[in-house]
Amino acid sequence: MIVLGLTGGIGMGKSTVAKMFAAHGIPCFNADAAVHQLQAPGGRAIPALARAFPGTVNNGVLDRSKLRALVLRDNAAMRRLEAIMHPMVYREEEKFRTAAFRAHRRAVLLDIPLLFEAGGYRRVHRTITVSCPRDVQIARVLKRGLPLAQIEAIIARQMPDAEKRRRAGHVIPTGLSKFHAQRAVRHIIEDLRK
Ligand SMILES: CC(C)(COP(=O)(O)OP(=O)(O)OC[C@H]1O[C@@H](n2cnc3c(N)ncnc32)[C@H](O)[C@@H]1O)[C@@H](O)C(=O)NCCC(=O)NCCS
Ligand SMILES: Nc1ncnc2c1ncn2[C@@H]1O[C@H](COP(=O)(O)OP(=O)(O)OP(=O)(O)O)[C@@H](O)[C@H]1O
Repeated sequence: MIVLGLTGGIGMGKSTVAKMFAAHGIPCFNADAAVHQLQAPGGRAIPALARAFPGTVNNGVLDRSKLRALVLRDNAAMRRLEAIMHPMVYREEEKFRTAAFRAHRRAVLLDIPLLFEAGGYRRVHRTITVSCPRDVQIARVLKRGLPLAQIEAIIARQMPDAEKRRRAGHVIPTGLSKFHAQRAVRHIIEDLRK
């Protein structure tokens, strides 16, 4: 089973491109979605978050925007949050890989924002990054309602786009039309078949 690792800066189009791979029959594990599930009411991360970040969990419900604001102004707090979340996300990834292997999948995709930063690149056969100009990236994330200062703080915590492009085995342009991205996805899949 070939394991593809997909990454890219916030809002650069990972989820959109992951859906393009899914349309070709390549199932996708989404690390952000795993984080959301683990942090949802009743989720496995809730007790640890309530202990580590008092006041962010009320009646078993995590206030995500409160936690986001807190960790974005305090590096040590972000490291504590990552230390709680990353092993849990890794466990979910393992479950996904095992299920895909048992289902005789030929290829799977792992969509991981911190693929290079957190070492996930070592667990995949090929690395792919989506990439678009910074102004396009910021405009897309602003549309979701995230304040500019928080967007810039998140971008500052991530590996620069140029470095991701240098390190990745494949680069998918997402600043142009979706047609361009779809074509790049097709090329990667054709390359896998060789
Ligand atoms: C900070 C939190 C609470 C913000 O939640 P929110 O719903 O606003 O954002 P969401 O989880 O959907 O993430 C959106 C994007 O932010 C970026 N991002 C998230 N966490 C991080 C991080 N630790 N470092 C850099 N960028 C990050 C990614 O590009 C991600 O795609 C949440 O992202 C979180 O718990 N992060 C820590 C876990 C983590 O490292 N996740 C990244 C993938 S494993
Ligand atoms: N050519 C393109 N390729 C990919 N996305 C595009 C393209 N053109 C426009 N978009 C849009 O850009 C936005 C990218 O959002 P998407 O959720 O896919 O990014 P993401 O990298 O998964 O974000 P996050 O880091 O927050 O998880 C979507 O609204 C998508 O429709």
